[in-house]
Amino acid sequence: MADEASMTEIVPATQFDTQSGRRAAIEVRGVEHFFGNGDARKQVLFNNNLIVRPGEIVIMTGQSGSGKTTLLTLIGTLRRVQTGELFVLGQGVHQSSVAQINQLRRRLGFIFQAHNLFSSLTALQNVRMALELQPQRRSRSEENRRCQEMLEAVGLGERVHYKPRGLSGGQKQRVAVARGLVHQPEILLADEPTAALDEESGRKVVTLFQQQARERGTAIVIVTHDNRILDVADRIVKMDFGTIARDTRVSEASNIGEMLSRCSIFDGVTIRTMTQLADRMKAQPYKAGSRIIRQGDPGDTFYLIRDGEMEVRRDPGNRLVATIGPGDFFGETALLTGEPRNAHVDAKTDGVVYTLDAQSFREAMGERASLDQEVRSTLFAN
Ligand SMILES: Nc1ncnc2c1ncn2[C@@H]1O[C@H](COP(=O)(O)OP(=O)(O)OP(=O)(O)O)[C@@H](O)[C@H]1O
Repeated sequence: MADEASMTEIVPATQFDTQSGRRAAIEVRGVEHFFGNGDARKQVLFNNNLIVRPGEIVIMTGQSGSGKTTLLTLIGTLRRVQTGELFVLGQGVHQSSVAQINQLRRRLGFIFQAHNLFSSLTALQNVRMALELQPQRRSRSEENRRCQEMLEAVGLGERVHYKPRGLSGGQKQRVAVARGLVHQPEILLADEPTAALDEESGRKVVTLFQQQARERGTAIVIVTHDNRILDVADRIVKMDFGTIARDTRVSEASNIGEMLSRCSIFDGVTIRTMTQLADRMKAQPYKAGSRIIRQGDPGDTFYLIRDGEMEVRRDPGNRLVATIGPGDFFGETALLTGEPRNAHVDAKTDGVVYTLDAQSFREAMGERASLDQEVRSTLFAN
């Protein structure tokens, strides 16, 4: 499980997790998966690592066949873990008995593509199924009230007594959504939950997800190709050929983008390059009192302060030259001139800096220079 030690780890900036000390609802470690036997044995998941915290909404995207559903069903304990470790609500699923897994499964909610509704039951009875599996039951009228409310929340208040054959594809999907949420699961796993829905119904569903995440701390993983719902994601995870190729914390990525766009040194750099820079940046936490750069050392990194205060000092005398804070950057002079660092920078408080390697920094500067040149020659030609 994530612990204090990870606070000092250097991680890709767009994955920086301010809550890394908190427990995880889902933790996937080195998970791989194979289908088939003998010559037909095929590996479909390769070394996957993922942490989802309570209250987080993670959207998983990727090409068809990249392994999203396989990973989702592993997390949902619907497949056995073959290689690696998987912790769900703190329980090591890779080492649990069938009985333990069955108990755990009641605390999860599933919304899968094949709705699996019982054709002989009404919408309300189908939703009730999720409550009937719970160890602690409520009175029948209380349970019915909850099911009714949930069906109303997905816009099916008028259809509670319909059987699946009287419902459209999208309506059946919404029954499945209500059934996945009615028992207030601690984790919700949804595979294309909005695929068959129009804009308005899809929005209703994801709003409900958001409510569940914010109010109850439900950790939600959604596999989807539907880019209309990307705005609800706290994180976007992209799978490529069986591996998590990108894992981006949306608020962090936009925070970096915004900070970079306010750095005068990147004036004239395109948004595209800015996004690439954000991708290449790392986040590094610092303790108060530590020296981040030392005067006289060679410079190989550019720094942008995410939080905390830093003091710039110069020898001789370790003289205080400036105090800098969030949004300020340093380290660029040595990278631009090739000269050693011309000052010390010390952390005055605990904080976090985003760092960028010299090559990426120089590439961005090169773009700025060529843009500047282009502007000049255009002006000249006119
Ligand atoms: N039961 C199975 N037996 C054999 N191969 C399987 C099985 N289920 C999935 N696969 C294969 O595993 C790979 C990953 O499939 P998976 O369904 O996880 O991908 P996906 O990213 O969810 O795709 P999609 O977006 O099309 O749903 C694919 O190559 C698929 O053909």
